[in-house]
Amino acid sequence: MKALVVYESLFGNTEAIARAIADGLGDAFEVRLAEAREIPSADGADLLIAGAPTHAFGLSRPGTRKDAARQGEVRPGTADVGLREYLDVSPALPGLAAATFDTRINKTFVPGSAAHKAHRRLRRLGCRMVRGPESFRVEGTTGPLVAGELERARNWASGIAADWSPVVTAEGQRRR
Ligand SMILES: Cc1cc2nc3c(=O)[nH]c(=O)nc-3n(C[C@H](O)[C@H](O)[C@H](O)COP(=O)(O)O)c2cc1C
Repeated sequence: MKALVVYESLFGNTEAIARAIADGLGDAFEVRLAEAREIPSADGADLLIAGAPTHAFGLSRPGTRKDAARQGEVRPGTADVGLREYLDVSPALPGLAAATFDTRINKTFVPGSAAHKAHRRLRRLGCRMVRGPESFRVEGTTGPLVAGELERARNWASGIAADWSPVVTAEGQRRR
């Protein structure tokens, strides 16, 4: 089984979550971890997991990424292409199992989520969403992650992998 974990991350928090998710998928999957700006192809993948930081209540735009660079040191190469642009150029993905996540500020009453937006976009591309959008929390704009979020991400991914356990048919063949 193959999984593609694609992410965008300005300050590194979403990347850390993406790595924990890749880890949590465990031995069940051969995992490719790639940045959205690489425009990785989902061809041949059985599972797509996409994540991004929440910017201005949704997916980042060139303007919000510029804003991020004014607020702290951003990772190189992140200015032009984020998850929004990746999804803009994605082909249809009929039937592909998928789930989305984001990082966002740890405040109860801040609305909006990049994961929700990405979830809707992937559904429109034909994906079969295997989880609702999931958010992981940061303490402030540049981080750090709230304590325990890496473990929660690993467990979230393990849960997805566990649902995947192949069913053994009477003929002894594995099927989904
Ligand atoms: C321009 C900008 C807009 C943001 N807007 C929101 C927002 O609407 N809601 C929120 O929860 N966090 C918001 N944040 C905080 C980001 O979610 C936070 O920077 C991100 O989770 C860090 O992830 P990263 O290290 O992967 O970039 C914003 C950050 C920036 C730079």
